[in-house]
Amino acid sequence: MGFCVSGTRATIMGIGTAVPTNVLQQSSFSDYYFETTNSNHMVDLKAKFANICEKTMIEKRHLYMSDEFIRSSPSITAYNSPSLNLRQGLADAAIPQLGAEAARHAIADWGRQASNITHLVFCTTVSGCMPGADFELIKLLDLPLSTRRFMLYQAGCHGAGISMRLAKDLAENNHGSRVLVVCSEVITMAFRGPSKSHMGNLVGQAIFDDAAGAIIIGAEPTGNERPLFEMVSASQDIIPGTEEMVVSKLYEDGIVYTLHRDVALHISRNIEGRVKKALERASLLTKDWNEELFWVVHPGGREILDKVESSLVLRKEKMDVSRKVMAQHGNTLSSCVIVVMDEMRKRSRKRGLPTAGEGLEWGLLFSFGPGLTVETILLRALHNQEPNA
Ligand SMILES: CC(C)(COP(=O)(O)OP(=O)(O)OC[C@H]1O[C@@H](n2cnc3c(N)ncnc32)[C@H](O)[C@@H]1OP(=O)(O)O)[C@@H](O)C(=O)NCCC(=O)NCCSC(=O)/C=C/c1ccc(O)cc1
Repeated sequence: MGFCVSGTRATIMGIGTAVPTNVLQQSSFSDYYFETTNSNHMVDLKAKFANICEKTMIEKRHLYMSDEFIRSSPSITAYNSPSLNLRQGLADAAIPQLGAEAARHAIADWGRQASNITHLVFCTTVSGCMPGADFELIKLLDLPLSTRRFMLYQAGCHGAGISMRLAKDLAENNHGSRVLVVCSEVITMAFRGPSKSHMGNLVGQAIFDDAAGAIIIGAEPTGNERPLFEMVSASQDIIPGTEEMVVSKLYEDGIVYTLHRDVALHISRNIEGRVKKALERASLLTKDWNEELFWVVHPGGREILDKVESSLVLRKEKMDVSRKVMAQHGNTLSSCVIVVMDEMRKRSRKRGLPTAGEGLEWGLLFSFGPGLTVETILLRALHNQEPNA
C-alpha cells in the first residue's frame, strides 16, 4: 500500500542528518557545566540547574566543541566576555562541515547525483559571514557552481519551516529543479556560563544542542526517485503579543537569548487554530486527530511537547518521535524537526508500516521560533520503501 504523488506538488525525496561526536550525558551535565564555567560556588543556582536538566527529559546531547576547547576558552565559559571572534571562527568551520555531512546522507537517500541539485537553501541560527556556509557547502559537496543559493542566517528554531516553505515554492515554480535544504546548528555562539539574573539563559544551556538536517525537495519525481512525503501546504503565522517570549541578539560576547517562562503556554494556546486552518485550507475533513494524523512537532522543550499534546487532546504515543529526538539530541534549533522527520520514516519502515508517516496518509509538521512564529506544513505521507528498492 502507499499513496501516489499528485502532479506538480513539491515532495521530500531524501532526508539526512548529522551530529558531532562529542556526547554529553544530561544526568551529569549540571556538574560538567558548573565545573567548566568555574561556577561551583553558585551552589543554589547549580541545584536549580540540576532540577531543570532533570525536567528536560533529555538523556544525551551532542556538542561540536570539544572538552579541551571548552576548558581552554575562558571567554566562552564566562557569562559575558568579548568572544565573538573565537565563536565565529569555530562556527565558520562547524556549520558547513556538519551541514555537508547531513547533505551527503540526504543525497545518498535520494539516490541521484549531487550534480542534479539546482538550488540550495542553507539555514543556520548561528554564524554570519560571506561568502557564507552555503558557498562552503558548494565546495565541500562539489555541487555545480551554477547552483542557485539562498542563505538564511539568524533563522531561529523555525528555520526548517522557513527553508522548506521556500524550497516548496522553488520546486513548484522551476520545472525539473531539485532543492537541497540544509539546516546546520552548533551552540558555539551561545554557550556561556550561568547568571542568577538570567534564568532564560540557564534554561537554554540545559536544552540546546548541535545537529544538522538536510532534505531534497522536488516536484514531478522521475522513475528512480521515491518521495517520502508530499508538501501539501506551508504557512507561517505570528502569535500576536508574544514578541518578548524568545529573543536572540548577537553581541560582542556572542548570541544572547532570553526564553520566557510562558513560551509553551502561548504555543499550546495557539496550536489548535493552526491545525484547523491547515486542514481547512486543504479541504480535509479530518475529525480524529489521533487516528488520522501523524505529528512532526519541533521538540522545543519537554513542556512544549506536553502542552501541545494536551491542548490537542493527543494520545501520548502521537508525540513519541518528537520525544525520542528530544531525549537523544535535545533541542537542536532549526535542524531538530528534520531529525524528527528522519526518525519517523525510519521507525515507520522498521515497523513495516505502509507510509513514512507511521502508516497514516496525512500529518502536520510544526516548528516554533522567535516572534513567536509558527511554521505549519501539511504533509501527505507516501510509500515507505528502501531507496531504490
Ligand atoms: C523543561 C523545562 C525547561 C523545565 O520543566 P518544567 O516542567 O517547566 O519544570 P519546573 O516548572 O519545575 O521549572 C524548573 C525551574 O525553572 C524555571 N523556569 C523554567 N523555564 C523558565 C524560563 N523560561 N525563565 C525563567 N525560569 C524558568 C521555573 O520557574 C522553575 O524555577 P524554580 O521553581 O525556582 O525552581 C520546561 O520549562 C520547558 O520545556 N520549557 C520550554 C523551553 C523553551 O522555551 N524552549 C525554546 C523554544 S524556542 C526554540 O526552540 C529556540 C529558539 C532559539 C532562538 C534563537 C537562539 O539563538 C536560540 C534558540
